[in-house]
Amino acid sequence: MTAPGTRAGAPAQDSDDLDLEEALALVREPRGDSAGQMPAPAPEPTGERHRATPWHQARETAARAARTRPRRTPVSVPLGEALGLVLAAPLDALTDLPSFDTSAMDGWAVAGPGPWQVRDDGVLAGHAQPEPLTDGEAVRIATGARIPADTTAVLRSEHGRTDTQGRLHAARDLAHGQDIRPRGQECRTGDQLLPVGTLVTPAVLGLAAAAGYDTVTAVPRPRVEVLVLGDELLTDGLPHDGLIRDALGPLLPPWLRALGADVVAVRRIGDDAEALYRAVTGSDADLIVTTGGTAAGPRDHVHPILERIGAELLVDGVKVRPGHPMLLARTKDDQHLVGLPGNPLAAVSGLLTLAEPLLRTLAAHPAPEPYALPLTEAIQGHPYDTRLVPVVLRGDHAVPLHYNGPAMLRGVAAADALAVVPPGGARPGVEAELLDLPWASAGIGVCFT
Ligand SMILES: Nc1nc2c(c(=O)[nH]1)N[C@H]1C(S)=C(S)[C@@H](COP(=O)(O)OP(=O)(O)OC[C@H]3O[C@@H](n4cnc5c(N)ncnc54)[C@H](O)[C@@H]3O)O[C@H]1N2
Ligand code: MOO
Repeated sequence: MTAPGTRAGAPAQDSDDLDLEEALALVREPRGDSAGQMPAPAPEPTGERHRATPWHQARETAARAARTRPRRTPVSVPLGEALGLVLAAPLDALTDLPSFDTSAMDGWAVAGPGPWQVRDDGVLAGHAQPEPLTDGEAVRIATGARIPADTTAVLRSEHGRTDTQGRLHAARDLAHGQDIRPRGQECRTGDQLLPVGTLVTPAVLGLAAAAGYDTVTAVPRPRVEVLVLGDELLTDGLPHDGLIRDALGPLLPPWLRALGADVVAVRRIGDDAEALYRAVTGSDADLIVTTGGTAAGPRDHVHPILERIGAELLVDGVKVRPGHPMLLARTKDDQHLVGLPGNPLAAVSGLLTLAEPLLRTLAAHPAPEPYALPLTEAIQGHPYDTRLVPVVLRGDHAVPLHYNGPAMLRGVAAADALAVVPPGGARPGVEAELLDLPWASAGIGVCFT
């Protein structure tokens, strides 16, 4: 989509930036003076291209875009499909828990002080209400079984022994009510167990089931449609004759799901402006994600289509490398579009910069706690843009990876996180803010199926 030769006519500043990006991807040693200092950030040019949004601000704009759109209606979701969602209604107990007086141990239900005469029958979990006990009587009982009426305690099997006459004796003192879980010990019907906004974890699913729920009321997953642009893309086999494999078709859907989205469609649009127009105007997704076509080449159709449909550009370029041509637009009152650059690592950068905060906010997930780790080696900075650089985490340090150029996935495929490198770069030992990659953080929302 960026036509051959378009860079030749680009302003000198652009080609310098691109050369720097490509060089940074391959060069091991950072540039710096002999004392190991990073060069001071260059003063920022004032040209049109540098009206791009600063990186942190772009993320805030994306989160705000999700907050200010009309609220999505909560949905009722079967427990088996609710993991990673956020509760849109409080989880109020539908029953007392336990819902009946229950034995906490295997042993005997006893009435009054011992020794006790042991009844012939026994009481198992899940069975009908047992006969009441009379004073001086005991009955075999299993953990979780209903306590017979007039039981005063449960004697654990390891603490009781029967004599030759078949009478049961306690080997130690037995307190009144011992090892009986009384009805309502954990909650009464109507008690609030969890508030709105709780992340549905496996433990929440268990609690909901215990409290009588078959479904929970949750914030729906944001519905996302992916539009892959580019005539040069192959879906299988080896690259040939100037055609390359589509790396983003396989990468984006599972990554978007890991960010909490429901990926409703992936469409291949080629470089066909009309097809892109139809796909965008025909979509009812909460978020459309396009790949490629964000730059200014003759086949870069994203900007013209957004203009044609009267979309509002909220972010048009971000001061981040790679990925600076990324964009965010409001296409309808209740729909946004994130335009990811075609270069694969640039697309990942756009995904984490714009799509992640927007999807997280739509899904009502809390923002991850920011964290930073010291770098084991220096990272060369961009003169005036933030850089996102793949790193692996080793102990309490972040190790920068190479092969981090805009067109490369080799670094990020081995990475645990992306380091956020401010303009001017970072020296060894300096703490860099880190963005965890979903497979490394293994959050509950993570689902790569
Ligand atoms: N004159 C200028 N040219 C370019 C600029 C610029 O500022 N001025 N920025 C460059 C940067 S930085 C990027 S990033 C790209 C963004 O371009 P597009 O979003 O228009 O993307 P394309 O031109 O379609 O593709 C760029 C590159 O990526 C390859 N690509 C595209 N889709 C895929 C895919 N699904 N899987 C794998 N690779 C893909 C495509 O073949 C190109 O090689 O623009 C620069 N140009
Ligand atoms: O540097 Mo572009 O922004 O290759 O992604």
